[in-house]
Amino acid sequence: MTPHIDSATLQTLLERLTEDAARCFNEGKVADYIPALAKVDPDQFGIAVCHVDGSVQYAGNARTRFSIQSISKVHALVLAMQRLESDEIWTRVGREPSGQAFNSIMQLEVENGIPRNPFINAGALVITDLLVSRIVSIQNTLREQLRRLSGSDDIGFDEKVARSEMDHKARNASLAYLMQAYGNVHADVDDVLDTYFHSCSVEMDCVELARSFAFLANRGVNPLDGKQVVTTLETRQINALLLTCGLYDAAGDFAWRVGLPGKSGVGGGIIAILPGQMSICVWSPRLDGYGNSIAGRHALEGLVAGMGLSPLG
Ligand SMILES: NC(=O)CC[C@H](N)C(=O)O
Repeated sequence: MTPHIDSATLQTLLERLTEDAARCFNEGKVADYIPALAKVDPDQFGIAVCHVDGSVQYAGNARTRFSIQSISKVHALVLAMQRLESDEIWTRVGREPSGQAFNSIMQLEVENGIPRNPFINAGALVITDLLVSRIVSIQNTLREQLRRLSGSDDIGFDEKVARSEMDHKARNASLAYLMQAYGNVHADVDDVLDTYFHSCSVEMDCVELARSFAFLANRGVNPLDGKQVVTTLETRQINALLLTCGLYDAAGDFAWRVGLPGKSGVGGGIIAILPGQMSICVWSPRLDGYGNSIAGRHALEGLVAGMGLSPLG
């Protein structure tokens, strides 16, 4: 890989991408299947990068908090990998792209209640079940982890979003009950759902999210405090999963266009990792049919092209 882009050039690029993002404001729509999310102003865009030395650069609405939604599935997996033996996790959930929507139920029955990967809803519900069964206060543990990783000690849950998801839980509840029938969810289903919805409801901004993922660009070490979050091997494994499974049934197209490990959420956030260099967070609430931010994906394409840096050559 070529050397690091200098910070003034990068700042100009971030500002140009922010201006360009407004061109996507006539496409797509905010997630409205969770009513509390439908209230967000759709025409916003933020972008932040966190370098492996912990410094950040950002532009646009990068300091506006939003619902991180499925991005929290990565943090949940990290908590599980920190606490459980590898077998305990990977006998319960796979490591293959699903090629199906993030909340699809189809494959689950055909594949005996074992979700394809931890980044689709069914997979995250299994990870949550593992955590609920092992950690007394999983919500506090997740919140503390996010505060430590991002350096912001007021990160918390949006109770309205969590409640709204519980009020519209039918599909996620179906996934959880089906897996319970196959013996792959052990805890009380409502406990699992409540914990999962709270994880999705966490509110963070682009700067905080970029910081919270810097360890994945930095061989598992959080640059803010120098602590090893996961091993170097686990870092590579998580990045591999992000590249193949992080954007659901659009993961292949995202890898083609952007070429970075990434994870999206229906709040409009996408995080991406440039190993050895930086973590990136973009946010813009209008989504495409896969549940991924339209302006966010465009900006990541533009960022990679503008920097001329890619781990894939
Ligand atoms: N892709 C997402 O961000 C989905 C998360 C959302 N809370 C859900 O369960 O449907």
